[in-house]
Amino acid sequence: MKLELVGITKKFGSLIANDHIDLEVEPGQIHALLGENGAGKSTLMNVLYGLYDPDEGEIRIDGKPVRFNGPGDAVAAGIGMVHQHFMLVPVFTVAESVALGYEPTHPAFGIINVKEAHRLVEDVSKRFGFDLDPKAKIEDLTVGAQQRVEIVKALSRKAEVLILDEPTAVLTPAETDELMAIMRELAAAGTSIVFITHKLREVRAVADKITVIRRGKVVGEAAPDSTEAELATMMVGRSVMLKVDKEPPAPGPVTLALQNLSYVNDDQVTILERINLEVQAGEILGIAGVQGNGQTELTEILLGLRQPTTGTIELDGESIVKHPVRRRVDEGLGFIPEDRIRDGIVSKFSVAENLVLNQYRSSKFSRGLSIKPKAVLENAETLRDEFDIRLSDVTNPITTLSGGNQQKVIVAREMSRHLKLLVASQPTRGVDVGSIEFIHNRIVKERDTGTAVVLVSSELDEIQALSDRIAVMYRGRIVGIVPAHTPNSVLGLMMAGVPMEEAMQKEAQ
Ligand SMILES: Nc1ncnc2c1ncn2[C@@H]1O[C@H](COP(=O)(O)OP(=O)(O)OP(=O)(O)O)[C@@H](O)[C@H]1O
Repeated sequence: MKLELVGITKKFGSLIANDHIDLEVEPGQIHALLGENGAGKSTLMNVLYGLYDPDEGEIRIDGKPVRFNGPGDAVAAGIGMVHQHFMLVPVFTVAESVALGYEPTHPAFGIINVKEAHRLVEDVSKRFGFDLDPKAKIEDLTVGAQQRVEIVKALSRKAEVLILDEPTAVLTPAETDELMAIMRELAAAGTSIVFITHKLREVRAVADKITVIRRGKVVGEAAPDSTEAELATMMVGRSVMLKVDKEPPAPGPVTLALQNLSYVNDDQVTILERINLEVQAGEILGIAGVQGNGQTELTEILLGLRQPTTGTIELDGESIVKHPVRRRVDEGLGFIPEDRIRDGIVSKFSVAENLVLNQYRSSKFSRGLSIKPKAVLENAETLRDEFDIRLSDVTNPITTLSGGNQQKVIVAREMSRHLKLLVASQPTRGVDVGSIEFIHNRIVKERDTGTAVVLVSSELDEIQALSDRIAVMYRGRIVGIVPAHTPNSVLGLMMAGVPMEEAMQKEAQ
């Protein structure tokens, strides 16, 4: 099916999120939408999926105008969307989830039974190379597999156009490769895909056509064989440094020391095993590893969201293991969480309020029990300008910001005060290339003022670009700590559990 968006305009108050956007998607095409944070990509997709009514413009399918009064209409017209935050029920099986995917309230669908869904999952898995067991429980699946369930759900509703809004943000590199292979298979079978991502190498790897949006307008089309630098320039409107420029570190005394730290979860599974780590003031320690090897729990233990089962945590020589989160924050710990919606923001608060969550009790922002509104507002406006947070008004709810701009709010808040220790987990997730450059430079600057930085990232490029030393985690243990210039191949072997010496020997052969 051929899809056309013609002159789509969508306003939020005085903000024009989409300004007369034209977009054509041919059958079987992988069409990448590229644009900075807040450019209007998600808004456009929400219009296409019937979630927003456009103020102007129309959607055409095979040349005929259509009107969607909600996602049910879009689905009936053959449009499917896989959201970043899946809405699957943990205790259901894969087949049950797919069966549930039908919208029984809509006349276009009957409810299919679980048996049919079971067959469908098997068929789709075989046809497109999905690795999905219809009987598996959702809660036992990796994020990548859960995403495949969402894709099967969309296909089971006969989607001919599939919208993937930043599908790789939550995937491991291996899962990303699998998803890209699946996208190619789907496109070869005639499904069109609208693909949103900030990762330029993915765009280069799969896109047949690339449309670039800036501040709500289409600025042009980029050739699929454009270099990353060319794509970045077109997106941001200036040239972007894709490499981090930094001086060698000047490490000071040990800021963070972990000794024999172990963590056994409620199901008696050992998640962290005898972690010993030291991070000095003025250095960035990167933690590399395939997601799910204990990194998340480690960062949560550092902040105080979880208690270790055994072991000690010292900050500047003082044990903080018994200190609650609030106290650790007051003691100079900054935290950029991997799950920004759950741990990073308070959804019902404004942008300005979210920007002082870690400091609202300080005399700068409050007097006794009352907040100083002017100071909170001024702080927000300063950080907005400094961190280039794109928004219309700092008093608006944080949920009206685009995903990448919400991330920038968290980064700005955590870096707006003097820190002893910064724990940054996936700090540039969902952030555009221009802002990645900025955030990377800020992290280096933070280091250079003497902060100890623990960086967790599933992007090996990011770990290598920023770290002074790299600790590799595998199944809850530190496999080894290596210098930043360690080759990718050695890191890759260590991430698969190969001990450091052995990995280095293999590399030397
Ligand atoms: N419900 C809303 N109310 C007010 N403004 C909104 C709302 N939703 C989006 N916006 C604004 O519309 C603009 C476009 O946002 P959108 O989410 O479409 O950007 P995006 O290109 O998807 O960005 P990102 O790459 O960060 O996800 C932003 O300025 C955003 O703040």
